[in-house]
Amino acid sequence: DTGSAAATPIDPRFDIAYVTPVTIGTPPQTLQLDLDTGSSDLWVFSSHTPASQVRGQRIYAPDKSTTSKLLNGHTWSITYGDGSGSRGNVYTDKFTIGGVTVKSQAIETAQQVSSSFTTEDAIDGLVGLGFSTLNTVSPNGQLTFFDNAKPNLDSPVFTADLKYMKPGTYDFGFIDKTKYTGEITYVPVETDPGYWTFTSSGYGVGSGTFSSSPITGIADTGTSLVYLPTAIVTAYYRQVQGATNSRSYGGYVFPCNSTLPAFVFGVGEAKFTIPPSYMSYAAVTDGSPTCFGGLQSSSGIGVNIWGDVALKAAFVVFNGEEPPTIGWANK
Ligand SMILES: CCCC[C@H](NC(=O)[C@H](Cc1ccccc1)NC(=O)N1CCOCC1)C(=O)N[C@@H](CC1CCCCC1)C(O)(O)C(F)(F)C(=O)NC
Repeated sequence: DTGSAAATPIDPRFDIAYVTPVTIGTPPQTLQLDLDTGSSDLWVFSSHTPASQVRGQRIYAPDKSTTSKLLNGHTWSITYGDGSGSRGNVYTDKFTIGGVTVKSQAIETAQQVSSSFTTEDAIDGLVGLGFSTLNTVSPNGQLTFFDNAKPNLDSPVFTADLKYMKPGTYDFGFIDKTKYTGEITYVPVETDPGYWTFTSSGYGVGSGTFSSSPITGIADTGTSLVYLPTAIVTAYYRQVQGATNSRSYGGYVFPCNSTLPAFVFGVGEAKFTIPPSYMSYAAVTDGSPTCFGGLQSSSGIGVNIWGDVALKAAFVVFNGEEPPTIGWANK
């Protein structure tokens, strides 16, 4: 098997998240889900989600699918880094992304979602693409779509080609040579506790010297920004006129008309440049002259996160062979 599906930004003003069309059940029900390498639960708004918590999202109705089966006595509950969360019951059903089908995928139906999910009408749920050890289904943990699909994929990989303010693609089972330039640099992945954790070889601010120092963090398609150690973040914003670490806005902000340096990060011997346009994430509120940075401090999180701001500067291969590795290429 191989497959390919669009990853479309949910907001035309800034890349807060990307959604991908999937089909569930028989006849197929189409939902727009956020493929998230930072978690391992596949959950959806459903006919079991209270109407008061659904605001425009598409829902999965297992009772309308002839191939759905309740996974008796199984429940799930998840809380994300931004404080959002959801919980509910579990079915199995036919699940397809970009032409790759898993005949019996655990579909976690929401009985409760937090307010930020209710207000985000463009996201109908998540497809966790982290390692299955992170799955929250109890009493028996379930496998991710990738783990279920892997044995039937031509190659046990998926790739992310996210783009700045336009649709990119997720490919399953193959590496599309037209999507990158030069060589792919592969580095080891630490699978404990279940994220795609790898170690970057260092960073540079603009045309400044490159600092070769290991930065261990997770490659996370479900996180909008890049979160790195405070020392790196202060070194970056020291080069930005009028930048301050705002308590009220919860991070580094600067005048939107400031000149921003690029941010360079290393993977092995390779270098990746996040352009200034990605580093100015968004105005703090529509029309404000104050902009929020695409690079923020990880000190409050406990893990460094290479989110979409970094991922869209590269072509990334999530290699599910044993042992797993992650590959980065310029594009
Ligand atoms: C600060 C540390 C990480 C925060 C990260 N969230 C984010 O990055 C959210 C994503 C979002 C998308 C759409 C609407 C609303 C929020 N964005 C966000 O906090 N911001 C605030 C800063 O400006 C940029 C947008 C996160 O929890 N990512 C989850 C997956 C998201 C959960 C919320 C819905 C969208 C997916 C994750 O799975 O990637 C995780 F690894 F971080 C995680 O929590 N794993 C358990």
